[in-house]
Amino acid sequence: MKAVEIKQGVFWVGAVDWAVRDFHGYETPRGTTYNNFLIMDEEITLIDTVKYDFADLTIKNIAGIVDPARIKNIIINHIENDHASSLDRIMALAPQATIYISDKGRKGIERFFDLSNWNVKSVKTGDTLCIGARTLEFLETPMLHWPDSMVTYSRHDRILFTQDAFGQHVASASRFDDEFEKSDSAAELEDAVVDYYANILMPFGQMIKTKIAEIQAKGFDIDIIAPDHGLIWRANPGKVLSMYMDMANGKANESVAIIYDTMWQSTEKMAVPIAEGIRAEGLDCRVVKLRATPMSVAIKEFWKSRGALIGSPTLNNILYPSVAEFLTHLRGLRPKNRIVGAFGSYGWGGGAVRDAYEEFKKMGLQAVEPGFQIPYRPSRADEEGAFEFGRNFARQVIEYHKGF
Ligand SMILES: Cc1cc2nc3c(=O)[nH]c(=O)nc-3n(C[C@H](O)[C@H](O)[C@H](O)COP(=O)(O)O)c2cc1C
Repeated sequence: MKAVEIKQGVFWVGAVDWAVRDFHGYETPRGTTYNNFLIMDEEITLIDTVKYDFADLTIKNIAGIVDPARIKNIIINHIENDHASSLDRIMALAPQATIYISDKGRKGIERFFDLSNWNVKSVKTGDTLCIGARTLEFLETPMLHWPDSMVTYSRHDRILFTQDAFGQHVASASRFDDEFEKSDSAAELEDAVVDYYANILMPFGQMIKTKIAEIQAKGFDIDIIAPDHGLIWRANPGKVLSMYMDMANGKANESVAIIYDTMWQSTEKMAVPIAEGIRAEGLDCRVVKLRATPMSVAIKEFWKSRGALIGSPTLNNILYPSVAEFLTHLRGLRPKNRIVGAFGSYGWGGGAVRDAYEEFKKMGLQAVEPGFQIPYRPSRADEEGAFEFGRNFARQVIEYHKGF
């Protein structure tokens, strides 16, 4: 897609990746974009680059506006491969440019590129760069979501360039939130924000709150939030800020996600009366079979609900592998403010439900015990037991939810 002026003199010069479906293991059913931005001021300034195989596209977009050799400054807000890996291609065209990057970012890109012939300047929170009419200000945001991460603010344009924060994996012909809400829907955009937050930012809620407070304390007036993926927030940047604050503060639906897998359908047959029991208490219930669902979608469904029930058969004394994988993935995301339980079918000694509770303990999640397990196929009586298990779990979710 061609460059788009997002505010006078500030251009989106990124690339749309329509085809990517597996983004470092994260399912991207709509693809994604790699956003980077060119500021046409006395000193022409590029903010971020794009994934290496899209370098030609961003160079073409830049060249449609100005000779890339005239780029004076390159700001790297985040060194992850999808934003910094075409830096060498840009530097080949603008070898005199100076790169502005956080100290940790500098140490990181040394692992990717030979910096000996490049001008590289480390910047920290509060540092500014005057590029003509504009003075850009840097704010480090370590662990949002890498140690090197920072954001750049242009007071002149009232634009906050936020690298991965507030982004979404959405490939679209639309560049802005309002355009996308028209061409697609507000609900789809919100879902993409939740999906991104759940899979990338879930561990960093506390830091998100601190950094949003810092942005407010600095008095950054914001007309536009320009992230490095997906739609640019120009109609309603406050919306994504408040969505982030809500999620960081533990907001979730008063509902339950049943996330399970099965070899011979016994655990699945348990899931149905459990879901009915949850419904009988008036809670919505989402049922997710792991091998039929991409991991990132299962994580998102977990995150959306206040409660989650994990179902697993026992295989060789332990959790079924897809369930173990899900729980390992979830543990890395350090979930909070969720209540959980486990169920499953076994043949002889069992072990899966026990292991699920071990995982819950490692994550520090509140768990409803005991779990519900039955040998082989559920009988009629077991189905009634499963229904009651679901009902009881829903009651506990309702109680727990009152704390939010
Ligand atoms: C290869 C294999 C290994 C199993 N290992 C165990 C085991 O170690 N302990 C146990 O209690 N059950 C074991 N089972 C039995 C299953 O847990 C049992 O068949 C259960 O009902 C399967 O639930 P599902 O229908 O939801 O897959 C094993 C089953 C298979 C196929």
